Amino acid sequence: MQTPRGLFISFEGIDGAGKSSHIAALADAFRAQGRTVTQTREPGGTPVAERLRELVLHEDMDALTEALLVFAGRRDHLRRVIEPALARGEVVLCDRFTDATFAYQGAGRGFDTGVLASLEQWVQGDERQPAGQLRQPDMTLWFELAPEVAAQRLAAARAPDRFEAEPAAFFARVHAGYAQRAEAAPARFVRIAADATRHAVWQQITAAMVRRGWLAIMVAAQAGPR
Ligand SMILES: Nc1ncnc2c1ncn2[C@@H]1O[C@H](COP(=O)(O)OP(=O)(O)OP(=O)(O)O)[C@@H](O)[C@H]1O
Ligand SMILES: Cc1cn([C@H]2C[C@H](O)[C@@H](COP(=O)(O)O)O2)c(=O)[nH]c1=O
Repeated sequence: MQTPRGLFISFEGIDGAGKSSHIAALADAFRAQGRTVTQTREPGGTPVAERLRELVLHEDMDALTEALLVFAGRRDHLRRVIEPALARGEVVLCDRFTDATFAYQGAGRGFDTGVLASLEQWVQGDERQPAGQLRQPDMTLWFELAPEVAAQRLAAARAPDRFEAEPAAFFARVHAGYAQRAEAAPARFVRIAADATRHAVWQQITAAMVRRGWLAIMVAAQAGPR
């Protein structure tokens, strides 16, 4: 049997936008269709990158240090998990990728996006990519939610990490950073109106998958967040 083409789908949004339960549901839907799914996250996804995640989420550091650590983790994650899974024809569902670095370290912290673009070239543009191309997701689902609504959801959910403890103004900048990334890559980004019921959010996600021919309508209709 022919190996299916690997699919790389990332999920983005400010903290509390509601990505997590939908990633698990989408993984189930792809599996129901016979695909092998690698469900992963950033920062993290490998033993090395998970250790870096602990540092980034809980230790005090400046924006350059944050950027270097998230890109170091990404490099390991790409080499050990994402690229091999795509080469095997799997579906890779990744909770955040490089758009988060531009949104959080770039727009949120005000760090130089030119430096981030250089790091992106080093990490995502190695010998395995066609000349001049960077590894990027095939699709990025951007869960768009007003920062104040996300803050209310998070307040009820868990103790905040370093990012979640940031003030509303930080998340307004992160939100604007995502909007800029979406505008720059309209073919890759799909905006998900996340201020809706879980069911309505799920319908937007599956509609995007069906439009691309990645998910059958029947499978999409039968699956959903638990
Ligand atoms: N559509 C929704 N309506 C209301 N509450 C929701 C909705 N989706 C998720 N939530 C709740 O909001 C909180 C944050 O959701 P979740 O953890 O899925 O967000 P997230 O985007 O994965 O956040 P983070 O990136 O910070 O991990 C949870 O308590 C979750 O139950
Ligand atoms: C990839 C990436 C992530 N971050 C931030 C964004 C979030 O606040 C945390 C991850 O927490 P989550 O609950 O798993 O969403 O890390 C970042 O600042 N830069 C990045 O590149």
